[in-house]
Amino acid sequence: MYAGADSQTVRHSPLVLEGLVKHFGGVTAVAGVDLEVESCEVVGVIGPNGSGKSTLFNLISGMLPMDEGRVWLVGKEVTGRSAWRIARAGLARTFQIPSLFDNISVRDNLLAAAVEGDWKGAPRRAGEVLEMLEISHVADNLASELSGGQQKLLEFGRVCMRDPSVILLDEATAGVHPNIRRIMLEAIRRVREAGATFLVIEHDMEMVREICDRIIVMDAGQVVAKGSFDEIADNVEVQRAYLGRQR
Ligand SMILES: Nc1ncnc2c1ncn2[C@@H]1O[C@H](COP(=O)(O)OP(=O)(O)OP(=O)(O)O)[C@@H](O)[C@H]1O
Repeated sequence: MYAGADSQTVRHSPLVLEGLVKHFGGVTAVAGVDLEVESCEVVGVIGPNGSGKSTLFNLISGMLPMDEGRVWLVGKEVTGRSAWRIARAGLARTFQIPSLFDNISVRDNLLAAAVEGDWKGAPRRAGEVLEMLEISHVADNLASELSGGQQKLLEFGRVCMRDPSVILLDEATAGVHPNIRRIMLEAIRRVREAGATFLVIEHDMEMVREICDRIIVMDAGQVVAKGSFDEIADNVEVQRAYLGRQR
């Protein structure tokens, strides 16, 4: 258990991390990360390759067991819970490579994402999501027929179907066409305005500047800086840890 926290501790922010640690053999991928994300905030996670960003997401979402630390989601402690129970508690995530059902339609991919939620409202919600992501015209195509960028939109759409409180986005716009990027940015803004809180891994600094209220910089598993985009850009430690080695 995280030193100093007792089992009754209550956290009210949508996402609270205390002292997260993960080792892979001799490698410490996440080395004691603390973070509190406020309601409707968009927090960016940046850092060089191998700095622990994906591992951090895997710990938060329950896809990997943590060695130390605690996680609270919308006021409820979810430390040690399985990925599906954490998802049920209100967390959703996307992956660098979208995980879709390739051989069913775009619309059915959305409907399938609502499987544990509001069945009756799902078709209407799917229509709204298709429209928001500007993919209504390909709703009856197989997911495998979409472009890479449209697949990223669809994966975000699947997240939106469940109306989660906290959304983890892993490089949502990496390598996509500028038009897809614009649609994704606008959709993130709308979902946030509707009450969602975001933690986003991003290598695209322009995207970070446009959507993030606050940024944390990771290096060697630790948070080495926190602040606004301008504060981060001016931070010498960050320039040494990240910007100098940006890919
Ligand atoms: N399953 C694993 N087994 C062993 N080592 C791992 C595993 N996953 C990650 N690591 C190591 O943990 C460290 C952090 O990796 P992680 O993928 O979290 O970094 P990252 O910041 O997400 O990198 P990238 O930007 O390249 O995705 C790296 O040294 C990586 O090699």
